Amino acid sequence: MSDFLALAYPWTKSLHIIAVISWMAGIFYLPRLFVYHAEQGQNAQVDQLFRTMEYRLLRAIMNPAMIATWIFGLALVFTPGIVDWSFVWPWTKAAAVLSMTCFHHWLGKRRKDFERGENVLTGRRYRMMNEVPTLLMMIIVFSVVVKF
Ligand code: HEM
Repeated sequence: MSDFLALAYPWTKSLHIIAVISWMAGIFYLPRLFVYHAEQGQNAQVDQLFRTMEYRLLRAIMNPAMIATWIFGLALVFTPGIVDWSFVWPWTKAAAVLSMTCFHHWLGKRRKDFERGENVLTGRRYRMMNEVPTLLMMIIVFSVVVKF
């Protein structure tokens, strides 16, 4: 198994990065949809359009992309010689990736609030929450590239 993972390493890493790009695209866009939904969603037709867009973005893109990121990311963790847990970077990356996953689930819960017509957060609040994945992404990229 370790031989196979070592051989597949460039492919696994490429697939990991492709999945990450798709996941991040959704994780940055969904809170923006929530901003406009919270501010313009009083009109029934507009409300329905946002619900459909949010549902499709989460189900068709973000959920599969997050699962693929985890699968290929864990395959990289088990590839021999890639992660040395005596360094700091694997720990900062793990903490940021777990936080990103929690943020994803928080977005899923807010989508259900909109679905039920029970959203209580303002557009300004969603704008502020949009900074969370930006910060986490910076921690992750510095961790995997600088490898401190
Ligand atoms: C979901 C769980 C994740 C796990 C288990 C994981 C694990 C890993 C591992 C072990 C590597 C290999 C590092 C190397 O080759 O030296 C890697 C590479 C990488 N990861 Fe992740 N990762 C995850 C999520 C993410 C996320 C969310 C992002 C971006 C926001 C990300 C961005 C990257 C990038 C850009 C690389 C390539 C770095 C390089 O050039 O070597 N990863 N990941």
